[in-house]
Amino acid sequence: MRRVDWKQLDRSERIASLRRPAQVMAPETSTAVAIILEAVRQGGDRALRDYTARFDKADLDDFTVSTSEFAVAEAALTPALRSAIREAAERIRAFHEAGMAGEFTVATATGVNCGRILRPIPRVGLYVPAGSAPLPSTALMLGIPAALAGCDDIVLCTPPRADGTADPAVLFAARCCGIDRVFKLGGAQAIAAMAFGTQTVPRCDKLFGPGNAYVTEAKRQVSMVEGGAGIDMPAGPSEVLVIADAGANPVFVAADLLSQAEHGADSQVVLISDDAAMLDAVLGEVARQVEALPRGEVAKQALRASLAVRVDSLEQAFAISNDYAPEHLILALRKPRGWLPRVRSAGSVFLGDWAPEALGDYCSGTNHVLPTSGAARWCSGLSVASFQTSITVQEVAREGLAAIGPCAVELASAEGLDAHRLAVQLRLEALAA
Ligand SMILES: NC(=O)c1ccc[n+]([C@@H]2O[C@H](COP(=O)([O-])OP(=O)(O)OC[C@H]3O[C@@H](n4cnc5c(N)ncnc54)[C@H](O)[C@@H]3O)[C@@H](O)[C@H]2O)c1
Ligand SMILES: N[C@H](CO)Cc1c[nH]c[nH+]1
Ligand SMILES: [Zn+2]
Repeated sequence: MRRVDWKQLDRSERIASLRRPAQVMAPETSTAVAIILEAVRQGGDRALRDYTARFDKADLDDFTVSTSEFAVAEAALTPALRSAIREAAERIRAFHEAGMAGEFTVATATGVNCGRILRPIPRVGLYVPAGSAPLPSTALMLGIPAALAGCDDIVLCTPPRADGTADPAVLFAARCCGIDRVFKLGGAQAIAAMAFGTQTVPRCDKLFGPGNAYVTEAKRQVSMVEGGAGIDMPAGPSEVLVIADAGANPVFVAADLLSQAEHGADSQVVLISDDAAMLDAVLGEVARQVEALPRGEVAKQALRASLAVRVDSLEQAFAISNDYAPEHLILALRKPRGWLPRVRSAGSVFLGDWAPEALGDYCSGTNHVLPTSGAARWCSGLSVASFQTSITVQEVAREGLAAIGPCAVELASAEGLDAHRLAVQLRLEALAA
């Protein structure tokens, strides 16, 4: 991790120091993804087979996960893992159910009732990463809100292993959410298949889920072309920002930083402290703990593009964090809730020494599909609402039109839109007759 003193950096150095690694490699990724999307759009299943052989080293005639594959997968898991997946699912369901938006109606004038109704998005496509580590928890984070929203068709893609099978825990988690349309497809080709449809994979209205830079870029591109699909958010390489004061536990903080660094070489972790001794202690711990990690080499690559920042005050730490808009924000502070009002932009916040980010990844109940690359400035993590459309409804009685019609007539006249004015005026005249 590069160590910097914030007050020694000029404006451009500050911006450069906090640039995400995935953003730096964007142009090449973008071109590679555009080629894959077009090939799948034109070639359908044939192109999927070619890319699956090339990127996932799996030769597959049929990408569909069969009923017997689900059964084999369930049997392959230990009872402890099956029950952990079920336990996490229960808590995630409880949290998402509690946060469901409701329908409402309000009288905005006498005789004018305006309301909101909610409808599930009919066909949704979920992407569960499995490139460097299969993520069954992500199947729960996507599948549970989709099921609570009541989506008619839920399709799930996850990369195959080289032997042509899908990760058994991902399949079991999908089944726990009631999902049985699973395809063994990964990367940009999976996103293309769900956005455009192929002979095997149905076309979906909206795509959800995290992934590496290829997946994230593919989602961005399909959301912008005619005949593509809507997307949830840019949920790319994981990141965490920790604000630690002098009283934080350096062993815990280092473990939290490494827990996101181990996701991928393009992950980024940031530590900010107003205490120089704390920065030293955490960096020492990171160097020690990383050596014992099975994914230590991946984490070390991520650490190269990561930063430890010395600030003069915790207020300055929050200003940096709000500009960076991290996916995860850990407040390793004394009385952390007191600092919460300072948080303006973050995907999910973890308060205090006993809330490791890994709990949010798995089983506290909140969703771990969160905006990355600074997108937390303008969008939020997944929820049931992400799988619904909200439709507004207005019901206007005769006295309602009489009450608010003149307002519309005035505004239509000001805009010079005479047909608008007449649509209201003619009714007002009919009422007066
Ligand atoms: N933001 C979030 O909410 C969130 C949640 C979970 C995971 N994540 C992130 O998801 C990512 C998962 O990435 P992953 O790589 O492990 O799995 P992945 O499933 O996203 O990607 C694997 C796929 O990438 C494709 N690919 C690999 N190399 C390629 C190349 N050179 N050209 C074209 N395509 C290529 C392959 O098709 C492969 O199937 C991690 O970066 C992790 O940090 C983010
Ligand atoms: N930290 C990742 C992005 O929020 C999610 C995850 C899944 N498994 C472990 N971690
Ligand atoms: Zn994680």
